[in-house]
Amino acid sequence: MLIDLNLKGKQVVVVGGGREATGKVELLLHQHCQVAVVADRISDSIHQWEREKKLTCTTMIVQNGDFLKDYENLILVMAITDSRDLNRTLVMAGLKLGCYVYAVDDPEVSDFSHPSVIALDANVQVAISTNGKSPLMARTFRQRLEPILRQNITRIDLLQVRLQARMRELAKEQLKDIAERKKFLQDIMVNPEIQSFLERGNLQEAEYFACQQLKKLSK
Ligand SMILES: C[C@@]1(CC(=O)O)C2=NC(=C\c3[nH]c(c(CCC(=O)O)c3CC(=O)O)Cc3[nH]c(c(CC(=O)O)c3CCC(=O)O)/C=C3\N/C(=C\2)[C@@H](CCC(=O)O)[C@]3(C)CC(=O)O)/[C@H]1CCC(=O)O
Ligand SMILES: NC(=O)c1ccc[n+]([C@@H]2O[C@H](COP(=O)([O-])OP(=O)(O)OC[C@H]3O[C@@H](n4cnc5c(N)ncnc54)[C@H](O)[C@@H]3O)[C@@H](O)[C@H]2O)c1
Repeated sequence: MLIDLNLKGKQVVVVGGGREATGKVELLLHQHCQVAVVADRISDSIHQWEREKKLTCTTMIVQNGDFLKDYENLILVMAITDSRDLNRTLVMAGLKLGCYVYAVDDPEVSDFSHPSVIALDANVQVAISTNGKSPLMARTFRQRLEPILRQNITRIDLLQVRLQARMRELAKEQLKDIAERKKFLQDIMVNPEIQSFLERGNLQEAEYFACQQLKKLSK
């Protein structure tokens, strides 16, 4: 099952600081969570993020998962070392603490896996999974699909998503009936004036126009 994890405000510990850990840490940085990296070798990129105060690093040789107890609000343990035994030990320790767990070399014991992701912008992502059968093919599909998606989901569509997000919040406050809210959002989506504001990249004007429409309905 593909799900979108909400890690906002939570603590995540990543054990490992190599190539695989660096890729996963980069994804975590977009999740508004606290990231702690623990490893005896830590990549330059991770050190750079530490200097930018985006995460914390601890350089040490990990023998077991005892140190995990020291983290408050810990929700996720990611075991991303090149030692299969250590990854397993960390997964067991994480489970004992009631955390979600992930081992880079063991989909069987992990609570989730990573699909191949096409991020069209900060809001819209397309994920491709082969259910663990072939990561290489997931990557190949991503490379094949990315140009097609970028052709079909335009800059205007992505602006429409941002407009919809804003208007949806306001509609939830101001229109009591769900059917009425849905109709309002659909009307905005196809409204020619709004389209033309978005074509010119003018999200502010589009929002102002949509607010006027909402005002008429909520009277
Ligand atoms: C999609 C992607 C996302 C990402 O990692 O962010 C991803 N793997 C990618 C690439 C890739 N990984 C590997 C190769 C070498 C060729 C090959 O093995 O096929 C390549 C290809 C390459 O590097 O080009 C090796 C590998 N992968 C796993 C193991 C462990 C194992 O299977 O036991 C081993 C070691 C196997 C061994 O020891 O031989 C396991 C997993 N890898 C997954 C995801 C999850 C399933 C997702 C799915 O199938 O849909 C899953 C189950 C768990 C997880 O990692 O979350 C990313 C492409 C990103 C992109 O470019 O778009
Ligand atoms: N899921 C995937 O898509 C995928 C893809 C490629 C490889 N892998 C697996 O991921 C593993 C890691 O790959 P990598 O390229 O990141 O390796 P790497 O050698 O670049 O990094 C290994 C990291 O583990 C740390 N480490 C190992 N033992 C430690 C210990 N006792 N205490 C603290 N830190 C320790 C090292 O300091 C280093 O930071 C591989 O062994 C392979 O099994 C998975």
